[in-house]
Amino acid sequence: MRALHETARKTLDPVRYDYVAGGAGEERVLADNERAFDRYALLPRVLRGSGTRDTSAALPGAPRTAPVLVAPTAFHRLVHRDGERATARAAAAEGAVLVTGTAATTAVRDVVAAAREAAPDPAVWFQLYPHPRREVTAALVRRAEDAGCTALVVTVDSPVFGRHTRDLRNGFTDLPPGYAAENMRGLPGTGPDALTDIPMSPAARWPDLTETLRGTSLPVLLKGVLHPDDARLAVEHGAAGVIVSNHGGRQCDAVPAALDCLPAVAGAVAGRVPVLLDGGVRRGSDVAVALALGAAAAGVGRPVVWGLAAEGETGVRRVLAALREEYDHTLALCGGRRNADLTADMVVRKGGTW
Ligand SMILES: Cc1cc2nc3c(=O)[nH]c(=O)nc-3n(C[C@H](O)[C@H](O)[C@H](O)COP(=O)(O)O)c2cc1C
Ligand SMILES: CCCCCCC(=O)C(=O)O
Repeated sequence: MRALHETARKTLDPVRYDYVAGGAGEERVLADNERAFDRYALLPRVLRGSGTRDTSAALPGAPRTAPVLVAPTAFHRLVHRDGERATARAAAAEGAVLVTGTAATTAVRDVVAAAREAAPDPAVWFQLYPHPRREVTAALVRRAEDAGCTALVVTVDSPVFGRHTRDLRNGFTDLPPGYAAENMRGLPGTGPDALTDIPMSPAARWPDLTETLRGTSLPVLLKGVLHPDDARLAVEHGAAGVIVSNHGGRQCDAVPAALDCLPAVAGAVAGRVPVLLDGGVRRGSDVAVALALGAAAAGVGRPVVWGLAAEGETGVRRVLAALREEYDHTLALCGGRRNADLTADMVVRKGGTW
């Protein structure tokens, strides 16, 4: 996986590379997301018969899926000409949920169609940036439903854009000519080919979530939850899942590592809905730590984009396959046969006692 990142770094235009690699502020949270995994160690159990393993996870709209999913990342055509279509085919072929998003450079119907080229029944979720104009949000939700998405992911950690230091330095504020957020074409209030901006919604409150939930029959997960009380509120408002995430260190540069927030969120949710995590997941043992600490699945953002940039569909497949195989191997080494066999007592702080 390091090799794919290195190839992507060498081949991508530096401004595009920085857009993907960078984070907010001094990039402290970005660095801490990965470092957090180094603070934990796995404490295997023995003689438990880990011979035949089943690593599938049950998630909303994805009853039997890999425990590693593709987190939503914007603008895939910026790094590879095949863009989100290649990512979709790769995720479907590897049996992983793909979260495509509002800011994709390929329309959601074309993303789902590409996924169906690789697998008959792929799970594609749609990440929604709720728009301040309700009718625009409703139209985006309808597009996702019509395309065949099986869940919605509402990103709630972005009342305003994060200040991405590298983008500000590079003057990267707009997509280059020839690229567009295709889901934003022909929305209410514009002509059929016109593009609507993606502003954030700083005024959004919990009742807006209720309205989104009422407007769809799809399960809705909330992405960007760090506080256990917000996780409780999410469940009380009817969310079908909670994604512990700090947006890969791209929003507030003073929050904890995503992994460090996971145990409290999992405790607050108490098994009522699945809890997922993204941020800093780079190897199969990271997936194992996340699952042991209460996640039902772990998301990866940048590694998938590096795979796409380096080798297109093949590169994304290599990233997902490596994570799956490493995770399966780690599960076996920890004496587990199923994901649920990884429990919180099997994770310790490095250098500490238990
Ligand atoms: C280039 C890039 C674009 C992203 N775009 C979105 C987005 O459009 N919507 C969203 O909810 N999260 C977005 N994210 C955040 C990811 O979904 C995810 O939370 C993060 O990348 C996980 O951290 P990781 O990159 O360390 O795996 C983006 C992240 C990156 C790196
Ligand atoms: C104007 C489009 C907004 C895209 C935001 C993408 C994103 O979330 C990121 O972190 O970058």
